[in-house]
Amino acid sequence: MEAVHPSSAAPETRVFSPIFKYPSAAAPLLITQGAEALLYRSTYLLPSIPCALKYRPSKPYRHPILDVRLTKHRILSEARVLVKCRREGVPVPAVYALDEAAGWLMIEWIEGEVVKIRLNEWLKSRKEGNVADGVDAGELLDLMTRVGSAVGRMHAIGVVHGDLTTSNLMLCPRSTEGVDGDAEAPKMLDGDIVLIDFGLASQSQADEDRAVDLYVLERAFGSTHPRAESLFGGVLKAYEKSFKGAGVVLKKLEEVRMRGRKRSMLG
Ligand SMILES: Nc1ncnc2c1ncn2[C@@H]1O[C@H](COP(=O)(O)OP(=O)(O)OP(=O)(O)O)[C@@H](O)[C@H]1O
Repeated sequence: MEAVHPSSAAPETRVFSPIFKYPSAAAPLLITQGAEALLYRSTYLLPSIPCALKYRPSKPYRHPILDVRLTKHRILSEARVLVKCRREGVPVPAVYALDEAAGWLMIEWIEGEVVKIRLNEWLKSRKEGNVADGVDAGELLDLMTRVGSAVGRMHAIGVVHGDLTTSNLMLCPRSTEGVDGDAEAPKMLDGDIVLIDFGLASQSQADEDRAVDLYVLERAFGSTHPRAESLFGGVLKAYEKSFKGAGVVLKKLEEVRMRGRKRSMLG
């Protein structure tokens, strides 16, 4: 992949922090460009410490004062939520540095792949119909359980994600250090769940907000992986065990589903 300096990738002239000119910093490499942010891979302080650099360029269609205010707010709010999650043991990337006025946030680089891609690869590698039972279902159910407890841990500390899709869950391979050569090869769905993209996250204890997070995730599983939808119950089962108020949230989820169905019937 070609290395692109952030300032050359966006049609505007924000000044980047000197941290990018530090001799050990690798030139930021553009990984993805979303609607709101550009995601680069770089290094933090030492060449051996990879990091993700999330840059929110200014939007020419927004009023300049409002644009700066909004960008600052998003960066600070994402960083605050990440720090809170990290402090309370919710699996998210660590925050390394930020400059809200310049529009960037630098966080820990998470090795691995997003669940959406990994799950699609896995489903493709299996024949139609195999997923609902047997060993295959076991592997998928195991993944669902890990997803359910990670989401439950996040909700338990009073954070709602706001955009909980399978693209915002990463599967990070577990370290194989200390495992001898004869050990079983890691399975495609193995790994630790790490939650990413807290750009729309907020601090909330409301059952409604939590239920909407679950509903969005359920829809994401259903729309991208119809064969995985039937196993979504595995997510909810693990979620239910993850904190005291989870049962109430699951009740609320039923209401949210009903509303969703009504809305799609009305078009
Ligand atoms: N910490 C990270 N480590 C490795 N890859 C990451 C990391 N954060 C994001 N990515 C990759 O970059 C992609 C986009 O990141 P992210 O979802 O945070 O940005 P976005 O959707 O453009 O932002 P937003 O929705 O806040 O505007 C992810 O799908 C993932 O592939």
